[in-house]
Amino acid sequence: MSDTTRNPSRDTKVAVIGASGRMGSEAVRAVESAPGLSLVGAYGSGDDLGDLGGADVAVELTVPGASPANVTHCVERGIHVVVGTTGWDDARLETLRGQLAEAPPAATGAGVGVLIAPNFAIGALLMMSFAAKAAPFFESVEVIELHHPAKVDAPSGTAARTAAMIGRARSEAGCDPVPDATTHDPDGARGARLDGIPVHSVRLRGLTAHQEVLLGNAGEMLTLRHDSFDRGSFMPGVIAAVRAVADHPGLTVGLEHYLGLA
Ligand SMILES: NC(=O)C1=CN([C@@H]2O[C@H](COP(=O)(O)OP(=O)(O)OC[C@H]3O[C@@H](n4cnc5c(N)ncnc54)[C@H](OP(=O)(O)O)[C@@H]3O)[C@@H](O)[C@H]2O)C=CC1
Ligand SMILES: O=C(O)C1=N[C@H](C(=O)O)C[C@H](O)C1
Repeated sequence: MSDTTRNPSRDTKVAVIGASGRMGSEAVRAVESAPGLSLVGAYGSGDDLGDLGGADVAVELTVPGASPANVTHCVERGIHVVVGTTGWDDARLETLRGQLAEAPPAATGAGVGVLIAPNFAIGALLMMSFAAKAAPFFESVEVIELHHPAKVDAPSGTAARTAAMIGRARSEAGCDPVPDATTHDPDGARGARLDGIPVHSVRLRGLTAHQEVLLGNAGEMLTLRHDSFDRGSFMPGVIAAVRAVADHPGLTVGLEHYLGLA
């Protein structure tokens, strides 16, 4: 049960970490205009997080190098966290699971909830889900992610998650590895391999966040494409996650689990 459900007269108090960044500044505006939510703190890289202004929920939108320590800070204080920052690999997730098992309860008395959401856009979640569903029916699958050139991590968190979902679906269906005769690729032109799936990263001025999944069989190709043209596309998902995170104690990876899309 979320704080607002327990006491409908009281707003959920929200802090944003990374508040002056491209996503963080958008999240600050979204929280400020969302009914039932109150912004109680906005933090940047030089700031002491302290008790996060008494927040019930923190939204974490920083950089891969800073995110785990910020999340630990919140978890140790019983504050739920919605994490949009990418770069969370299996080792970091495992450490976080251990921290959650040791964490004090949130103010509601229930366990602390942390959501790691590689993408908050509803269309991106659907694209990933469709890709996983389609992947066992095709011999070849490749992921191309395209982003603005200020992005610091490659491949994108969305592409990594898509490859993991596709890889799992193909392995459960007993698919062969994707065919590829390449024996000479000194410059890495075939991209990265994540869960057996080639992933290619494009950084291009003018872009925001985009991804294509190419699926091929003899004589046919299916292309799944999602485009975030501006960061407003992520905000309904951020707000939905803030409202739901207290109802999901422990670690959840992927907003689709809150929305009934998994
Ligand atoms: N899940 C999703 O749907 C989406 C996720 N993202 C991810 O969100 C993250 C942020 O992206 P974006 O906003 O474009 O990046 P920006 O570089 O614009 O913003 C990052 C912000 O983090 C701040 N920061 C850095 N270190 C710390 C720290 N230790 N504590 C607090 N704040 C810190 C920076 O502050 P300063 O400038 O002072 O250094 C900066 O304002 C990335 O990992 C990106 O991949 C992006 C879009 C959508
Ligand atoms: O840095 C970005 O901009 C984005 N990051 C996320 C990712 O790495 O997948 C989500 C979205 O693609 C935008």
